[in-house]
Amino acid sequence: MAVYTHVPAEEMAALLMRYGVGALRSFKGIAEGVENSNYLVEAEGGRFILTLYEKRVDAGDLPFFLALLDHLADRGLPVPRALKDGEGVQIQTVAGRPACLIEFLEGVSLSHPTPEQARATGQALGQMHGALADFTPERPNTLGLAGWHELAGRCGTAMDEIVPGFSARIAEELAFLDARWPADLPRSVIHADLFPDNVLMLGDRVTGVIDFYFACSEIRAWDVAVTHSAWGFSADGRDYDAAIGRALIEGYQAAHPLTDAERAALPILARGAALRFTLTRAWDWLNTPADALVTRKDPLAFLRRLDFYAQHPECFTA
Ligand SMILES: Nc1ncnc2c1ncn2[C@@H]1O[C@H](COP(=O)(O)OP(=O)(O)O)[C@@H](O)[C@H]1O
Ligand SMILES: N[C@@H](CCOP(=O)(O)O)C(=O)O
Repeated sequence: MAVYTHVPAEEMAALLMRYGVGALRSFKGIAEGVENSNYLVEAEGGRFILTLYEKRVDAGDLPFFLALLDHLADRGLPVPRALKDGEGVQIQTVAGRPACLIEFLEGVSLSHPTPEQARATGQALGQMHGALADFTPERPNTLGLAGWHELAGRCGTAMDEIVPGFSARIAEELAFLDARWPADLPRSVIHADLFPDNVLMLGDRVTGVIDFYFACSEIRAWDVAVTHSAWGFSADGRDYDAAIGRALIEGYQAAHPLTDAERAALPILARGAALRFTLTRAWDWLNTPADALVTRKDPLAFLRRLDFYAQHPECFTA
């Protein structure tokens, strides 16, 4: 459950008046998600998402995220824009938090995608990268190699309470990646969190790509590696599904071919992707209060992926 901030009905109704979308009919908190508070809002003039930004989203980054959504939507990508109120304002304050009223996109996020659905997602990611070639704003990745070191330091040996040997495995992996992290691959703004829950689909068609709040300037192919790590495994990270992994990369290549250097780097990039989610999940695991209305995500599900990528670099060529 991710509703951290309660919005009183009167405040919601007054907010909608500013947008000229008719009177409020109903609204309810959305259970999915972990970062922000999201409400599904029904007004006379349609259905919307109200997002209140919490935790990791810095309000100063919102103009970047909203410009990114507008850029992609202008180029026909299925991403939701933040609406402008009657005075042209996109970023509001609701219940004391920065907030945006966002277009509702149809579709469902999948728990057990098929290879065809993975192919369509890979293709959507490639189209997105193509559309971002002329997007000039930048945002540093606070969850890149330097950020992993910092986060690992903050987690410290408390990680060993999750599983013995955890902190040593992380230290070993950081040393491995420090020595091999590629320096000269093409860079771009990337989504950086394209998990199945951030892709809305109807059948085999991608109807929405959402949750751009980790988007940043990074090695472009790292986005492919992140998506591979998120889609290619059972939820607990124990089983790799080669058909899904292959379809995802093929779909991406059909829209935006990887260079030889990018392709060769995928095994290392994927280890970095698995490490990134292992660390953020470990931090949340150790620091989420027991009474928080959010389901913690299992760090071991990504530690297992990390071990898989370390043992099977050939999974990107097989
Ligand atoms: N634009 C949208 N259209 C339809 N549903 C959305 C939209 N944005 C968010 N949602 C719904 O809200 C859920 C949580 O949104 P998400 O952005 O992933 O939250 P968080 O940032 O907290 O992870 C999604 O899984 C989806 O069900
Ligand atoms: N995708 C990340 C956590 C971020 O959650 P999201 O709901 O905002 O995608 C993970 O699975 O660790």
